[in-house]
Amino acid sequence: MATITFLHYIPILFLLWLLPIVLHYLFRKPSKPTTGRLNLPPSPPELPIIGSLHRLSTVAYIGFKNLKKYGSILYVRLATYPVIVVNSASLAVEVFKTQDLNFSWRTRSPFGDVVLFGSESSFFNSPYGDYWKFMKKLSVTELLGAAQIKRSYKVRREELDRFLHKMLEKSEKGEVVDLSGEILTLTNNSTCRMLMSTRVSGEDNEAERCRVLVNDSFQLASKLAIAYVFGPFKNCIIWFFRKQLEEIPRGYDELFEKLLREHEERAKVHGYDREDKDLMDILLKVYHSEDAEFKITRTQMKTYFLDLFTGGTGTTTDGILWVMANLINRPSVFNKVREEIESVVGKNRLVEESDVPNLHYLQAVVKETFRLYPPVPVFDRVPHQSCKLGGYDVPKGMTVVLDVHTIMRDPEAWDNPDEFIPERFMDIPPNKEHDNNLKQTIAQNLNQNFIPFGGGRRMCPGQNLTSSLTHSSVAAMVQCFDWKSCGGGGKVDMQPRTGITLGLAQPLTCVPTLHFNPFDV
Ligand code: HEM
Repeated sequence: MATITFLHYIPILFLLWLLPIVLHYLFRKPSKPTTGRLNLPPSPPELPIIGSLHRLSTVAYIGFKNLKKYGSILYVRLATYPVIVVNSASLAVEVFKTQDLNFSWRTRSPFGDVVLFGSESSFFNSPYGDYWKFMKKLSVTELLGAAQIKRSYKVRREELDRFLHKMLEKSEKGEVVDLSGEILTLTNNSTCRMLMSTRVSGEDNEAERCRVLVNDSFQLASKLAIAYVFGPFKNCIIWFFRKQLEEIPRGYDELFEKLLREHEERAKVHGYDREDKDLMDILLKVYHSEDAEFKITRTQMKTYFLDLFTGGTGTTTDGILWVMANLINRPSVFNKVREEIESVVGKNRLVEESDVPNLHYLQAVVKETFRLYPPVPVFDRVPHQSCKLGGYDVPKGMTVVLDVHTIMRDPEAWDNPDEFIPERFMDIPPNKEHDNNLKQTIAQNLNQNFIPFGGGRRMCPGQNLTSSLTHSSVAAMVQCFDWKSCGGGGKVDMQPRTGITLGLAQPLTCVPTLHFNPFDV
């Protein structure tokens, strides 16, 4: 039998020494910042140690929604991490309009800080400074601007055709389609080709590796988010995942370096300004330019593409699926969308992106879906300076969580807020057709309370791209097929899945029946 020496007791002695410190830390009274005499927002009743962590359900938006009964602005302690939750439309307007500049910062996230290349190099997480301003201008004018979206139309159309051919095959055989998987492939492929001329799903191994890396990073980031709320143990938890934390950034780095090199090689022969240039060509041209207003680094370039890929594909997929789920569950709305398409487009050709401005009801259906089922149901902002919000003090640097899901169902901003009424985005009040001021006020109120893409200067720059993908794919699916859900009673199960983005919990499976074959005219 092994002899027990003093050395064996060292870990126990160490733990005994540590215990009082840990207990003191955990059981101290929940502390609100005490600098000066702060008038912080009210808090919901809290528990020792975890504060309000127990209130958060695994579906992020539900957790925050349940807080609404305690007030429209709250000071909430998630274990050691205090946040302010905003859940009224009028306070959101204050953040996005009145105090937009002060609220143009974000929390440093575990995703940017440790899973990727550091929050500083991420466009999404970067502080409001020269890098962000430069990239924002470039994103809006060139990378994700109207001209580039128009230029990349061919790519989206090819991917949509590929998708429709597959649906045709399925409908001929009467087979079940996993629409969730197929739409994910469609958005992934369209986005990846527009960004860097590579398809994610399918035969391309590199691109498939990118998808897997993104999946792995999201999983790791959600585990690390827990580490962040348990402050003093953060580094221990990070240490526990150290192997993945080395592998994931290295994987991204190798992948993007290879794609960048390939683009640079191609540019030596054909230049960056080709008609089929992608976002990587545009950014590389700026990177190599001597006269650029801001010198971006290679790491920033790589992180920017990751931001776009991670921020744009899952959200767009979820958005399209929520629209389809609502249409399948509401045959009268589905038929009205189809009638509109047929009256605008006729019955001889496939609906095009250029038809969308004339499809007002379709646009209203998409908006109403995004109002009720925002793919990003919560996001954060951080004030650069201490300020007042709703009459309460918000200390500088504190995370302010905007509960978009609750805000877009705020009864003070929306009539019958929980009901699906697309007409609210179209209707002019009866007998008031000529009152332009009233029309303008209604439109203004609708716009400022409609925030699935956020607001102010840090608003989502991918809105136009998402809009093109969503409207054209939904319109084509409605124009070409009838969809029978495989869910109970022929209805799509609208339960949301666990996580911080809002998507359907169950895959949307259905059987398509051909209504119009666009390839047979
Ligand atoms: C249905 C689809 C989408 C939704 C619901 C969505 C939603 C959002 C929201 C709520 C924000 C935070 C805005 C704020 O702080 O005010 C955001 C930011 C952002 N989104 Fe999107 N997004 C979508 C698609 C896309 C796409 C397609 C891209 C690009 C390909 C994209 C790229 C970004 C980026 C880069 C930011 C950070 C902007 C900044 O911090 O300045 N998003 N998005």
